[in-house]
Amino acid sequence: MSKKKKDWKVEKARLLDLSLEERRKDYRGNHVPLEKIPTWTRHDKSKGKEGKEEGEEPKAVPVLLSDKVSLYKGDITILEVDAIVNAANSTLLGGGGVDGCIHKAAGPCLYDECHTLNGCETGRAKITCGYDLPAKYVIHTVGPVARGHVGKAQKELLSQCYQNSLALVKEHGLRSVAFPCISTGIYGFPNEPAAEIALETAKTWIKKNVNEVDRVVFCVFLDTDFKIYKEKMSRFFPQDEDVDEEGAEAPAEEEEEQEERAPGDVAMESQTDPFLSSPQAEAAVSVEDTEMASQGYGDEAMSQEESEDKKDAAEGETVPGKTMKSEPAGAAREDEEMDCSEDVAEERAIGPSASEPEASPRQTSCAPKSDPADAGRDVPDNGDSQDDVRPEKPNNNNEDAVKGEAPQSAEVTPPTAITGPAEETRTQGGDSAESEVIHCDLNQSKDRTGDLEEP
Ligand SMILES: NC(=O)c1ccc[n+]([C@H]2O[C@H](COP(=O)([O-])OP(=O)(O)OC[C@H]3O[C@@H](n4cnc5c(N)ncnc54)[C@H](O)[C@@H]3O)[C@@H](O)[C@H]2O)c1
Repeated sequence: MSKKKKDWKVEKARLLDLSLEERRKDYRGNHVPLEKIPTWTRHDKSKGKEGKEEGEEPKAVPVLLSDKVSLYKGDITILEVDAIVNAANSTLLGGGGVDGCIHKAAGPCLYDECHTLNGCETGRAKITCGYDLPAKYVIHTVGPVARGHVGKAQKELLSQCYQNSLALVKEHGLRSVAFPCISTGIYGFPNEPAAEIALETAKTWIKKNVNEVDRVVFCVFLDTDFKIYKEKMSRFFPQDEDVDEEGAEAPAEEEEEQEERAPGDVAMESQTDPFLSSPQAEAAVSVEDTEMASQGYGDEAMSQEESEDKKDAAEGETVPGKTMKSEPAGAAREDEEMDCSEDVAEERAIGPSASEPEASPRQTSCAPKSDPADAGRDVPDNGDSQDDVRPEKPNNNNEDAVKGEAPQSAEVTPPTAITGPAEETRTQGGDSAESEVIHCDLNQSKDRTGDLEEP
């Protein structure tokens, strides 16, 4: 007998009403609780030994920026944080890469709720319930497509993805969020400049909202990104930089000037999403595609998506000034287009590691169809896999975003995060811990390491 399909609204209300202990009973697989993801701070052991003068008032421990961030390498779908960010496409109806994994791990209710959001424009963010994920929420954002050309507009739009996602974290009173490397997979944003934008945007936001968030986790998946982030994290989040209160957020009244937003939609100036506005997109999806999409992403629909993506990229859909109804702030002119070296290195999905946690990892059913390391694997030149789909254009009747308490984690899995550059790392509990790397059998995604030449 087939399982009765849940109503996403009923399921969302039920989940939001559960305590963390109750939610954990529903988890389908492994999870990593936040307290097992060490912060980037490198506690200098000597600090703990400073003697206190007799009667001396205990010094207030300054809040370090590096206490607010973590670097984690592995599958974002098992992180038990308040929200994970999805690198989605403009339909918000699933696809491949991290988008495909999140949808498959969250279950069909995620697709059903996304279907009511009426898509999402590049640079913007929308929030849904996390459903079967350990994360309470999913924040969906659409990064810029940057295959081969990255201009000021793409860089600004990528920054807006992080800004708008963090704005939703604040708006919904969430305390922890995990970001994948947005746009660096099939959308082709070079890994290194993307990391700069991610870290810079997050740092600026945290300094202005120091009391609004406890942790921002940068969740990398590829070795290349891990190396890039590990090198940059110490520069952006040095272990001796206090959070500077002077950078506090603008007074509330200034925020009132911002445009009225649809619930769960944090809008900023950004390009009109070519997919939502192009007639081809309207025709792009049949009901049959929708059925396949909700069942698990049909290949023919993906080839439609792929041809759409390729067409967008070819026609410069993301090139500033050509297709946008509203130019994003600081949109680059045509002549500011910068080529980035397409030094594309194919990275394998992170295979099983010796330190794999005891429990069988979450069945994300994202196992690659074939091992990318196999000789002669036909990988499309832009990294498109055959999983992305653009099912039917969604309708628009979502009342509001989700609200509620974040879950707590019940079982504890070995720490799998990467901590600061210290040889010996410390968990939040203070004892040293080997940082381990979990494996995730997921779609490999192309990895670009091109650099942007400044004009
Ligand atoms: N990569 C693919 O094979 C593929 C195919 C079709 C669509 N998509 C997706 O790609 C478009 C967005 O492009 P994008 O470059 O922003 O996203 P992306 O292609 O998913 O890549 C973003 C980053 O996420 C990484 N990643 C993949 N799986 C996981 C995971 N489980 N946990 C953490 N990180 C992970 C991936 O290695 C890359 O660094 C959307 O259409 C979306 O549906 C991806």
